[in-house]
Amino acid sequence: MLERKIKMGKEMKGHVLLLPFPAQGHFSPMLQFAKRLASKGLKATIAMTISVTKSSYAEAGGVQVEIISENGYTREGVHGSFKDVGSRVLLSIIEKNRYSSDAVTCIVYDSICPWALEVAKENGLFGASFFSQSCSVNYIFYQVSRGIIGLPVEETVSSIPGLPPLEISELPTFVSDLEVYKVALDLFLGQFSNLDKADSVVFNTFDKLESKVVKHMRKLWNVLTIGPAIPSMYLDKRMEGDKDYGLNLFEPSEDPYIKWLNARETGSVIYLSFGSIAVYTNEQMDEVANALRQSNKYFLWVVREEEMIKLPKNFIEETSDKGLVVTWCSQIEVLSHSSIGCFITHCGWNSILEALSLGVPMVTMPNFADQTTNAKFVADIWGAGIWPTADHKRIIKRDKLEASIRNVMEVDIADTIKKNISNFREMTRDAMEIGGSSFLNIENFVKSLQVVRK
Ligand SMILES: O=c1ccn([C@@H]2O[C@H](COP(=O)(O)OP(=O)(O)O[C@H]3O[C@H](CO)[C@@H](O)[C@H](O)[C@H]3O)[C@@H](O)[C@H]2O)c(=O)[nH]1
Repeated sequence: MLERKIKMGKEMKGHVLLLPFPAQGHFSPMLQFAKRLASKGLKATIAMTISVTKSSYAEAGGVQVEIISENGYTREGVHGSFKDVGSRVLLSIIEKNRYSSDAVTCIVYDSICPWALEVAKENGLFGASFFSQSCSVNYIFYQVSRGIIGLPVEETVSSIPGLPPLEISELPTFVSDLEVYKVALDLFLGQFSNLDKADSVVFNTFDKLESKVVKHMRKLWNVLTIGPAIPSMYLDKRMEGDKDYGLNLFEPSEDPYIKWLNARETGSVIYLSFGSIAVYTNEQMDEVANALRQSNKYFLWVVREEEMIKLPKNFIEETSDKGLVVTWCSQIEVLSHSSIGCFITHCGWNSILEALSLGVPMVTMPNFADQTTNAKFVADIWGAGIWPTADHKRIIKRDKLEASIRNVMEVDIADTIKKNISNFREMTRDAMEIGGSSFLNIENFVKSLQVVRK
């Protein structure tokens, strides 16, 4: 191990090198964290693949961007090529700055790339693992990784400290469906292979949201909850320039879908998005389309280009007086729009945090990965939405979906959900406010980097 002493003058708080896993849901929260660090006087460099690079991200919010070549990463090669290329890129950035005033002092890496911690430690740097999914989900993975929960799981799991009893269908699918998700399970169990060596373990969540499980995890690692990692503008309407709140580049959008929303009444529109990866069957997409028709409500539906083919024939034309289908939108801007009354979501963790932060009730349609467990929390633990029952083929039928939409938007149950969700909205603000739990954890993270290290 290379021994080196990094001395930082008052003006230099350190240089954090961040390595997100190349997928939208992993990259976005880490970029927000990077912006918060940059706003606190740290130099922040994010190393990312071209596949998640959009022009709007470049140099965003004072964060320097280093590109990892696309050739170095294929989804199939997560274990191989991304590790090799990623390690080389990290090293080259460390070397480039080694003897300058911008010497890298810390690596923040996506928790599913534990090899990056080895790079940090071999170079005498502070290493922080960044988890882009909830504490609850990761505590389940931890229990599996240590053999505390044996696989295959054959009955309801009631023994995890800090978590409610979870039926098999409520566990992450990587744990419940071993045949399909073997590679993914290994990746997520691998998060804990060297975690004991990490200086900080950072989660995109906030204390009050997962208080019980966070308490248990703090017995194991230096857990810092720093979320929700969304632009500050959407949390508290504070504008750019307030340094303590991180940077945001908010400008009211002129996009056609925002203009379309502007013409709709408060709480009248259903927003649907299934994130950047989830793939539903043709049958499920058909059921969703028909639920929308039956509900006769306004809707804005994000359908990724490659999924468009699954929409019923002529659906877009036939519903054009009620709905708008787009291939991508600024979700956070949409969720913060007053016209949105319901979010039909695949339950990606970022989508959940965004909906809670912006106070939008959810109808959950989990697809895979952590989404099933997230749906359980939304519906049964937080009371922030409804998880419609699926049939024996795991399809949520149109009638059930329509009923859930009405329950969330119209009838009595909606009042309870709206009250709960509005409490969460307050809680997210409290967490990120000066003195709030996430605010203080970010401060502590920054302070810990200023300790002179040998
Ligand atoms: O039209 C869209 C659709 C999505 N988003 C944004 O893209 C992100 C999507 O993230 P998430 O909701 O977490 O979904 P995925 O992209 O599916 O995320 C993957 O990564 C997450 C974090 O690890 C996991 O929780 C998910 O299960 C996994 O599918 C969010 O910030 C959305 O606001 C947009 O801006 N516009």
